[in-house]
Amino acid sequence: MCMLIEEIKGRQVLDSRGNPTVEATVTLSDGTVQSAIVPSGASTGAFEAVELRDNDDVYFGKSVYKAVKNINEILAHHLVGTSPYQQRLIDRMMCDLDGTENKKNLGANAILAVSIAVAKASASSLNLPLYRYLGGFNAHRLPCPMMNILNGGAHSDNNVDIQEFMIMPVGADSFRDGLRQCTEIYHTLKTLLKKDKLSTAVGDEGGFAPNLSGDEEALEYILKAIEEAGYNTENTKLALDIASSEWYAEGMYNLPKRKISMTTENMIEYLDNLTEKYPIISIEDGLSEFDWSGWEELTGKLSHIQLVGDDLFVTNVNKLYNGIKVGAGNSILVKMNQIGTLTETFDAIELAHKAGYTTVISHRSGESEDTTIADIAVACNSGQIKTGAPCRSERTAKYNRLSRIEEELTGVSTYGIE
Ligand SMILES: C=C(OP(=O)(O)O)C(=O)O
Ligand SMILES: [Mg+2]
Repeated sequence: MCMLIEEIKGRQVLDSRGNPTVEATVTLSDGTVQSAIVPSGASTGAFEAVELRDNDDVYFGKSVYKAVKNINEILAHHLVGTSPYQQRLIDRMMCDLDGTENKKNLGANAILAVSIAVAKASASSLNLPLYRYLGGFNAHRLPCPMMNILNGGAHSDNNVDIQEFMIMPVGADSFRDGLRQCTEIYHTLKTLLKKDKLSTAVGDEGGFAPNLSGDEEALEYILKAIEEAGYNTENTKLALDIASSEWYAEGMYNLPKRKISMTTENMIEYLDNLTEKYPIISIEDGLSEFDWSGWEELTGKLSHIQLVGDDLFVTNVNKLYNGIKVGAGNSILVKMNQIGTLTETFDAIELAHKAGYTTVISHRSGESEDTTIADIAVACNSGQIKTGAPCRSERTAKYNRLSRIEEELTGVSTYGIE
């Protein structure tokens, strides 16, 4: 029997911030039904594909009924009756139907929901786990968590400017051990903050968001938590997401909370000093998406650590290609909804790996119960995943999915950064 897409249905659901987002459900001719929910960012890059929202609707966070309508009336109309196994063709058809570079007509949220739901339905109809369908027999590497445990910037209301302070259990032997290590450090950090009468309320990704004197105090707290939890700076390294595009205006970096301004040179020096003083192995968006010459300089100076482009590359092969050409960064953050289809996401990952860039598969600050990124991390043997703290269900859903995948791959899995 020839398998066909029988029905595609879009609907509005809520994300972890309580804002509307898009879900698509795909039904195949054998009765297989699978759904996918797209996430949503807060510190979004200027060049991300367009998340279509209804500006005329008063729903807080703005509704996505137009995107849903585009699924139900346009995408469904063209894709019903086609083979679900032709993922690249389906994704290309959706891009062509949209007809713009940034998917502003149909919405990257509408297109991505369908793209993922088609892949999930295909995997399910073949009785394959999603990572196996996407990655084939060679999918075997469980990612090292890049776990955000302390928040600042646009993700919290405290007075810390850096957006994410993360831990990486690089010395663990397995995903299970790495996750346990991170979780123990997270709970220890909570105890330390409580003891000092600091807030243990959490930000959007589950990291704590206490009021501190600044970035260095945040790093000191984390180092203390690592030690008190029984680990050390050999087996646990630090990673930062500066999210500095948020600070950039007219060639200067203006830190909104501490109210100081820095030039590109000041910023590079600041980051360099932090890496000298602390066991930091990865810095994301250390400079703005508009500061390409600065990125070249930063990469020249700090090439011994991982320099991840999030806003800089927006999971876009053209942007990444430019980065590779001029030597900007050495790693890419991969967020499917920055580009809008599975095919384009995999193209970006493939180009990165070919060029010797590392990849970090990432959630968004507005997430859901959808666990696709866990499967993608394993499918492409990325070795790193950024999916928040272990205390909010939309984040633990991804960790729990990875735990199950590791169990399925007993005896053949590998772990972490090569
Ligand atoms: C996950 C991030 O946040 P957001 O989803 O808000 O862009 C990030 O900046 O890496
Ligand atoms: Mg980022």
